[in-house]
Amino acid sequence: MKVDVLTLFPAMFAGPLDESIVQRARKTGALDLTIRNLRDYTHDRHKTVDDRPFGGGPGMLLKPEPIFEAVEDLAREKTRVILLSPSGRKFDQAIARELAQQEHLLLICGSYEGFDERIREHLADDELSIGDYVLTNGALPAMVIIDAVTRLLPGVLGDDESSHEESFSHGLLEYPHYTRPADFRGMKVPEVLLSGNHAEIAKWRAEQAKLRTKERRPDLLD
Ligand SMILES: Nc1nonc1C(=O)NCc1ccc(Cl)cc1
Repeated sequence: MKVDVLTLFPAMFAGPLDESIVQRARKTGALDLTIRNLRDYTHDRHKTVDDRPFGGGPGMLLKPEPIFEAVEDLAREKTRVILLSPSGRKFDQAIARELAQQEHLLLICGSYEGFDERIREHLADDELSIGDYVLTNGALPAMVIIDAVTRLLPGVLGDDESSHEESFSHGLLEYPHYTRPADFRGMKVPEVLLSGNHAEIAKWRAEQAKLRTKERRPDLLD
């Protein structure tokens, strides 16, 4: 999968995507990621990317020209152009699976007070939010989406790593996990997990996942 990110803050991407699973996916070629500076698509001396809103109001908006020019330069026939902003549909594991099927994603990081509406109307295929809170810009949302999607690409996760995806994809929260020691300062591991009775263990885990989901995320049970 090819992913291009359009951002005003390329330096923010150094680090999280150069480690662990995403780094491995980039090395094997499963993920071809390029972080692109929106200012490279300006032509004035000040590299202007934002301007005041017509009709007044606080803050600045991302101008249409640099973004239209960047998308027209980078997009191909199968590119999915995605705006990142609090106004988007809520990103979740189902959407991560949907995006993992795409050949090319072009993520446009929102910032300031938002985008000129013509970007939404005439350029974007989708708009996603990672949650109902206001961040400084779209860099962290882009990294969250890249992380979640990359893990779903073929060959990226080893067999013993993908268990995490499966359990969450059942739409339930994880059951409790324990490892050695069996008794830590008197805090004991549930007996069933030491019993070797795999049917009982599976039953206990299913019950715990459902109980935990009911307590913390009843919405997932609807
Ligand atoms: N939450 C989020 N999910 O995706 N992106 C965000 C986010 O806060 N982006 C920064 C931002 C904040 C305000 C405006 Cl108007 C536009 C973009």
